[in-house]
Amino acid sequence: MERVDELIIVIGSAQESHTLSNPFTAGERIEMIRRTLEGNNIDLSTIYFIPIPDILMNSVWVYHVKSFSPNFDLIISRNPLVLRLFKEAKYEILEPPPYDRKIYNSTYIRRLMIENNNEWEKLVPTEVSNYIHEIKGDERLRSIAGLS
Ligand SMILES: Nc1ncnc2c1ncn2[C@@H]1O[C@H](COP(=O)(O)OP(=O)(O)OP(=O)(O)O)[C@@H](O)[C@H]1O
Ligand SMILES: NC(=O)c1ccc[n+]([C@@H]2O[C@H](COP(=O)(O)O)[C@@H](O)[C@H]2O)c1
Repeated sequence: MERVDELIIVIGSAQESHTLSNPFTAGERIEMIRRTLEGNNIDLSTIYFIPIPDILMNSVWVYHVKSFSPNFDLIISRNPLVLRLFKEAKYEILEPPPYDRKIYNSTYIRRLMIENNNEWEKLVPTEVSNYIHEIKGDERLRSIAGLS
């Protein structure tokens, strides 16, 4: 928000939920991010959330994103495929540095949840752990994994 006037947060793979890699619906993911921003007193009036389902053709994904989103001129991401596709489409890119990626890593956090190890709670914002408990998201993940 220090660098941009308005921020569009794209919720990717929006069609997915209740899977091991994407246990939460796009709406639940929006709720997590909104609550975290609100909890950190970040003004939400210039932040938009756009859920975007995946498509089978990477070569036209940038156009797909554009068709769901208000206009934008800077891409902020660390996902290699996202960076590649937007670079090819000549967009300006901002790649934030990794922050202790060994533990702040979704695959690791989901594994802790599946193992019923409460250490995951320390790796997400308090607003997110509270919300996941509220919707029994950790139980959902264990049941998808066939463990409860
Ligand atoms: N600690 C971090 N520092 C910087 N960027 C991060 C960090 N954690 C995640 N990211 C970036 O945020 C995005 C989401 O990462 P995240 O680990 O949540 O899920 P993911 O890339 O879908 O991986 P996974 O396959 O583990 O779910 C990625 O583009 C990633 O590079
Ligand atoms: N062909 C496609 O649908 C396509 C291409 C590139 C990225 N994506 C999506 O962009 C998102 C990138 O997410 P992360 O930044 O969390 O890694 C993912 O949801 C991914 O599925 C989709």
